[in-house]
Amino acid sequence: MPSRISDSCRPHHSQKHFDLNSIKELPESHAWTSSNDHYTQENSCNFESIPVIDLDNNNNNNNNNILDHIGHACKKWGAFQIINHSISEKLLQDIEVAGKTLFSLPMQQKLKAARSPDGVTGYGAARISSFFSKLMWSEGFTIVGSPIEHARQLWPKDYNKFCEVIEEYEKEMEKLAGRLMWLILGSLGITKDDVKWAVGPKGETKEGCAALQLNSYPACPDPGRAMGLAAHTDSTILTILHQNNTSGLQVYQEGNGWITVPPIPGALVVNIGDLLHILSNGSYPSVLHRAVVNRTRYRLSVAYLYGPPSGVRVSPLSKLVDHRHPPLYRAVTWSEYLGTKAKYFDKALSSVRLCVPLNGFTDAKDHKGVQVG
Ligand SMILES: C=C1C[C@]23C[C@H]1CC[C@H]2[C@@]12CCC[C@@](C)(C(=O)O1)[C@H]2[C@@H]3C(=O)O
Ligand SMILES: O=C(O)CCC(=O)C(=O)O
Ligand SMILES: [Fe+2]
Repeated sequence: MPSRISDSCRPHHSQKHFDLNSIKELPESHAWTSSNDHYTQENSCNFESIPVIDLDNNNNNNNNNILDHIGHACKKWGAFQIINHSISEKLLQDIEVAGKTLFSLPMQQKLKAARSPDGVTGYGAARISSFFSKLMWSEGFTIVGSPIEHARQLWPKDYNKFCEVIEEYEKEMEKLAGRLMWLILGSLGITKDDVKWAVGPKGETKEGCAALQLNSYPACPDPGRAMGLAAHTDSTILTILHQNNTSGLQVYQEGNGWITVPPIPGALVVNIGDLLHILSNGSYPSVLHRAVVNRTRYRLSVAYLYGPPSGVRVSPLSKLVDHRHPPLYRAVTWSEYLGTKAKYFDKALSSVRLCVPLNGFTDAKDHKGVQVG
């Protein structure tokens, strides 16, 4: 059994590296129309989108109000946007510049930091690519902890600025992710006393494990037939996503289909991941989401994928379990679950499921009609 998040991904299929910026016509390899990929581009743009929540207490009537708001967003959408989150505009700008600088390097330079076949960190296609017969219109770069090793490969003399920005971003996101986790759990009536693994000896939130994923989506000559990042749920507790001011992120909502999450300058998107779905014993669904591309604009996103401390076994919180609500999932560590995701992808949650709930609720991804590719 893998013990760290870096041990938990299986080798993905070898792939030619396309320089998407220079392609003038969509190659067959990237054309997502074939029926075997269950591809759908419909977008219900007339529906309301995910709620925007103000994290500044002074702008809300009282703290409970935030919790109600968050609880409602988690139940209904599995996602929300946040404003007044205390991440400075400067840092958001800096990380965008760092990402753009990285992805605009020549391909042979980026490949020096290529993710190894069984590794987690480095440059390459999204890890879930191996589950699809078509390639995605995106490039990714994954960082876990210090970026210095890969940064040295990319800029042998000049890697300091990149590392400084990444480390600052990771530090600030870690704090924000902890705060969001307690707010979300608070909306379920859970306090620090109920989650021993998340609290240190002085009552402080224990540092979780995390990965930072930079995603680059070049403008695409045929966006209607391409896919930036195929539909998936994140294998996290929660994910904090920064998108530049170009839309592309969509969330799936039962009954309404794919809904665009409009970029709001300075706002961040919060996604509920599979591990929170497990912790909440199925109350809060992990959100199915994807990124589409467009003809004219370059899009960049930065995802902070937040999980529990390494080795911690996550299971439905005992306060949420009783004879009417039996535990729906077995305990898993983050690295074990990442291994499960790498093997079963959209069936990963079901594969750790213990029983079918009494109210007949099923995993979002098991609903008929939801197409994950
Ligand atoms: C900590 C994580 C979470 C990972 C795997 C590992 C590092 C990279 C993450 C992503 C980022 C892009 C979507 C995803 C689906 C993918 O392909 O790579 C994510 C995956 C997951 O959430 O399962
Ligand atoms: O680019 C986006 O908006 C989505 C990125 C994403 O879902 C991820 O990195 O997990
Ligand atoms: Fe995601």
